[in-house]
Amino acid sequence: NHWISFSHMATDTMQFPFDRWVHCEQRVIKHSREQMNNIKHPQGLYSVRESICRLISLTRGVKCFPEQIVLGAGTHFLMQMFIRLIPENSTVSMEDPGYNRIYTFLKNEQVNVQTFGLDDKGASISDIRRLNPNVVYITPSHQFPTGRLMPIARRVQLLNWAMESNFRYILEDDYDSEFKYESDTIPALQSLDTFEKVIYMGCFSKSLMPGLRVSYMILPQHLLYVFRKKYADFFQSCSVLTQLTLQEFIDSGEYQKHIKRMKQLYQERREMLMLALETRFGDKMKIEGANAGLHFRITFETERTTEHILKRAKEEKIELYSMNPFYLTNPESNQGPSFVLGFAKLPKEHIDEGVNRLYRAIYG
Ligand SMILES: Cc1ncc(COP(=O)(O)O)c(/C=N/[C@@H](CCC(=O)O)COc2ccccc2)c1O
Repeated sequence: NHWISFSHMATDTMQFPFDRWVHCEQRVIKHSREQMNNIKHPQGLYSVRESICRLISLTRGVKCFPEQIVLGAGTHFLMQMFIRLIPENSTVSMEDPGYNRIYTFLKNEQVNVQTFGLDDKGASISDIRRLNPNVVYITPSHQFPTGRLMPIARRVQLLNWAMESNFRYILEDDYDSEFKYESDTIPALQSLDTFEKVIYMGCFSKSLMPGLRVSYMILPQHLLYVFRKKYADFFQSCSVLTQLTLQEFIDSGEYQKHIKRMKQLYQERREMLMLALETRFGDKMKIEGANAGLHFRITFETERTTEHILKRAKEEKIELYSMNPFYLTNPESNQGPSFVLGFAKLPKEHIDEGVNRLYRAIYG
């Protein structure tokens, strides 16, 4: 019988409106084929950046000009460019548990990277003060991987910390912010920034598809100046055809239509999954970070080890990811086995069966 996926690393590509996307692409080919020779702008095509600017000011309260946006084929790529805008020996600190791929990436780039802990409000300010880094990299709107939401008060505290010294930056990675379920959207940290301290990073991986490889960062004016000097002869890494098709998809209203439809679909799956888990596991499990995004964290009360559960999950044919890879320096020992549970690739009709298999994998 078939596999059931709790992967947090995927969107439901069966639901993507490829017919609408191709329609946009055909319009681009019809009206803008000459642009296919235009690879000169290091930040991406201006008209595309204008559309993204309008979109995120509407959806995330982000304040910026198209001139400040830099497109790139993935968050890693943009992070690499950002690191080269600040002095060599800068120190970067990030969340633990956190996004291990960026942690490993920064280490391999010989960046001096440290980690700070989280409390229930997200990044721990006291940890950050102790480390005294130049750059703080955070995911405040749906902390990766715990899903925590950083309240406004903590955001203000963080901004105040950044303003205390002129060589401090906050990298706000807002990667999972399109889908909010309980609270309505908290505006981006960047929208509170008045001292050019926040570099906002976003992507279309969750809202559209990871395979599109279109992400962006918004540079404060003084860093934009450095960027333009350093990358004057640089070619943009995102394909021009993808850029222009994305612009058409946004400008035609297809993007907002898609988000509205996916939000309903994901909201339904999320609610059904949480109810099924509640019914099956009762107080043997604890869920956190479910107020937004396409995954939440779940911790189980059991004597079984995470490794044993992952092995049993394979036997039960469920795709399941544990929290372990995201503990960057100190594994949280005080809790039971903990997993990231994604529902973007979990059709409604598989939810009950998936939860039953999960139960067998843990207690069976
Ligand atoms: C914190 C954070 N920031 C940015 C990104 C996106 O990177 P980009 O696509 O290169 O811009 C991810 C993707 N994280 C990866 C999951 C984490 C992991 O690797 O285990 C991929 O996540 C998804 C991709 C598509 C749909 C749903 C999830 C990120 O976890």
